[in-house]
Amino acid sequence: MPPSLLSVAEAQTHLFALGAPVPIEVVPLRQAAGRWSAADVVALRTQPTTDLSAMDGYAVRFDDLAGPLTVIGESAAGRSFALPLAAGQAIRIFTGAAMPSGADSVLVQEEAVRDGDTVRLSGEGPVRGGNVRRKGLDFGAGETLVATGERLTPARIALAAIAGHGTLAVRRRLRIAVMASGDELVAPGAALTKDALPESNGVMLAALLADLPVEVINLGILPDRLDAIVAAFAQVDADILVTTGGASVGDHDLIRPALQAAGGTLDFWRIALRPGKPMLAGRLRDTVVLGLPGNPVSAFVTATIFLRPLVAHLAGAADPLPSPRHAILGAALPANDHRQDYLRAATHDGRVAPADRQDSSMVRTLALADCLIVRAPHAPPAALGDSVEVLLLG
Ligand SMILES: Nc1nc2c(c(=O)[nH]1)N[C@H]1C(S)=C(S)[C@@H](COP(=O)(O)OP(=O)(O)OC[C@H]3O[C@@H](n4cnc5c(N)ncnc54)[C@H](O)[C@@H]3O)O[C@H]1N2
Ligand code: MOO
Repeated sequence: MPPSLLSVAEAQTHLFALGAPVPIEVVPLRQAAGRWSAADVVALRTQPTTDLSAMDGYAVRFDDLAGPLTVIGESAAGRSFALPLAAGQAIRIFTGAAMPSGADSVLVQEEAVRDGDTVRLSGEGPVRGGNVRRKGLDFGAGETLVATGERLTPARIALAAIAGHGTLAVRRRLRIAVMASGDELVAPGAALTKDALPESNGVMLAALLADLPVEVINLGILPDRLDAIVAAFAQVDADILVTTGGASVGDHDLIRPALQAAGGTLDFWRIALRPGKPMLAGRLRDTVVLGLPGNPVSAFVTATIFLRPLVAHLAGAADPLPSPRHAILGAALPANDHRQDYLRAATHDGRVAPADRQDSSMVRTLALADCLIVRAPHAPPAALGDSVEVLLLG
């Protein structure tokens, strides 16, 4: 590998070192979804707090099932029956209601015949202890349910609620400024001249960030002029500044010089990666700067493997990197060179095959892909039917 190129893993390590997780705030559960927990979520209660019926029917003593049984009261969810059950007695009970003391099983109503205050078994009946949810079945008070740094998924939000929490400690939302650069670019949908190109990276990045706890600040399109880019950099007030375009070596590639002219520092530039080699990263005051290449697919891939993980890292994720999966190849692959490759691929009949052309300008091929095949530097040829690493695309 040419010595100036960082590996993808090295670049991720450098990037994470550029910023620490943002401050913690305590928010209501409804605002915590999709963030990362900033503290261990410990159960404040036992669930269930007592033995509960899992079915509508009759709470009974298993040894009395032969019956007939006298129904002496009712236990509903939220209105339990206070008295203990004596021999030969049953209690009408509903799903989620507390079991009366003395009862050990629930006879479902479909297997019972009721006649006034008497109930009789008409089917097979429960096993001993059947249809009862034991105290602490789900969790006990004091147990850690979500560890610091885990994502607050919908299920974990529900878990926190049922464990007694109304609020959770999370990292505050990140502010992410996004800026495109290039004289050829015009806003999507705007009138086009002969040399113009619709700007697609800004909306793509906003969509890629939509499920993350961020506020996206759209700085629009900047011309290929150093003074304009430096002036825009001077105004930035964000945790992350993402630029696209102007990252390479051409005369109009101005992001690196602009970063330095604005008083920022460059940490690294160029990665052994395809697509996305010219990506750069640095700092500008309190802002982490990520300069993505302009080619739309290069911007997409670098946003997937650097920007999203950076957001997760600054938002307090314990495990910020995307999780690769394994897939079976539906086509042979040649040996790889020194750059880690991310091939747009689609799944057919359970097998993944890369698109024939991997030009980093081709957005339609990206839209047709459902995963990226990850090829390590110098990977040997792979045969049809081999297992490969993939990143699934949403
Ligand atoms: N002599 C060399 N030339 C290039 C190299 C190199 O190493 N030596 N690297 C190539 C690679 S790899 C990439 S990737 C590109 C990326 O360069 P830039 O980041 O400077 O991107 P631009 O030149 O500004 O644009 C590239 C391409 O993408 C279009 N573009 C830019 N921004 C957007 C946007 N927001 N929405 C849609 N399309 C955009 C732009 O019009 C260009 O066609 O450099 C290679 N060159
Ligand atoms: O790396 Mo560039 O991103 O190959 O097109």
